[in-house]
Amino acid sequence: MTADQVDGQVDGNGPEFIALEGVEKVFRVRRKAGRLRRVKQEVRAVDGIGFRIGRGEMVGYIGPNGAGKSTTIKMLTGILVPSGGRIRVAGIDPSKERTRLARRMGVVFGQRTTLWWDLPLRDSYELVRRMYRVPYDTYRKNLDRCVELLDLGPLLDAPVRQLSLGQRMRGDIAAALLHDPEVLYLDEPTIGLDVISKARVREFLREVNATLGTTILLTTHDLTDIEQLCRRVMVIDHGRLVYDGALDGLHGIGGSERTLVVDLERELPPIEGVPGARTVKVEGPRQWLAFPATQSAAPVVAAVAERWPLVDLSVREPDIEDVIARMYTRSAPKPRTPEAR
Ligand SMILES: Nc1ncnc2c1ncn2[C@@H]1O[C@H](COP(=O)(O)OP(=O)(O)OP(=O)(O)O)[C@@H](O)[C@H]1O
Repeated sequence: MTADQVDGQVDGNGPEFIALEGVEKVFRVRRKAGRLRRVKQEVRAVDGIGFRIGRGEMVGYIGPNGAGKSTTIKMLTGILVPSGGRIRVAGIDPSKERTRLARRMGVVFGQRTTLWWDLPLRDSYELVRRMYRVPYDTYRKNLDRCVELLDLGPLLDAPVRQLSLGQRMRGDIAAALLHDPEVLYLDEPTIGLDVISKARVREFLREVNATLGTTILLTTHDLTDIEQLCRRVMVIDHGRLVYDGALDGLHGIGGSERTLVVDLERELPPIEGVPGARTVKVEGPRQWLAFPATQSAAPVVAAVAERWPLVDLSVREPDIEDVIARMYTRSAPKPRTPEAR
């Protein structure tokens, strides 16, 4: 896609809502070199990223610490200006028209609240309403929905500083949605939350995406968020996009394995000679055989059943955490900091 196409096609009315082309962000920092010397260095936080997100999509954006996720989100919201490349959100260049775009987007940073610390939640929302000039009916409708689905009723009169992390996060998500944004960016929305709060937040996001068609881009370190919410996942590592596709597709490129667990009639030596599979664990009569996730289990099962006294079997899918971990290790680190000048 050329730059002109990014400009021309992504006007926010068509199916394409977000478009990035060759986007870069280089930070210039001073680092200590010895006791007194300081040298200038470049940190290439985002290194030529391109993707498109359609209106109404919910996409996961994952990667190890320092990969460039937050920097990408900050560029999408206009907080940071890219060092190179092009970004269009609803046809708008975020860093040039941040205020115009602000009316169409909501942002939640899990590590930071946008609410007023000393004000009751209710007053914070009223301020948001005034800031965005949200018509009263729209505000009421959105607030009622959030209060109901996020169970905020008992919290509305409490000052934000008194809320637990989970309560505050639910409060923040509601604040980001009061002005009917078309796109919602969430940076670690479930970080530090307990299991119940996580489930509630996920259920709410699913509901907002499904019923309002809000486009959602979500960064997280909790892969259950992605498994439960996103059909599409983008993986960033060292500032580069290393995967963009279905969650299931990660198994193929991650070189992951499925496991055939077999119960034999009795304790036997490790199973050998099954094409495409290897025994990875033996515990009494139970044995575990690993085989590539991209292959069918049928020939492995048939080969075992033919030669060993099989009582029972099951197939375990690869653990997505393992797949991602393997992927991060495989993408070799590239030099990020050019020669000090
Ligand atoms: N303002 C800044 N000045 C200098 N370097 C920065 C700045 N912001 C980010 N970086 C660097 O850019 C790189 C990418 O950081 P970023 O916060 O985007 O990563 P991330 O994927 O969000 O990581 P995490 O999962 O830990 O939040 C890191 O090396 C980080 O130290």
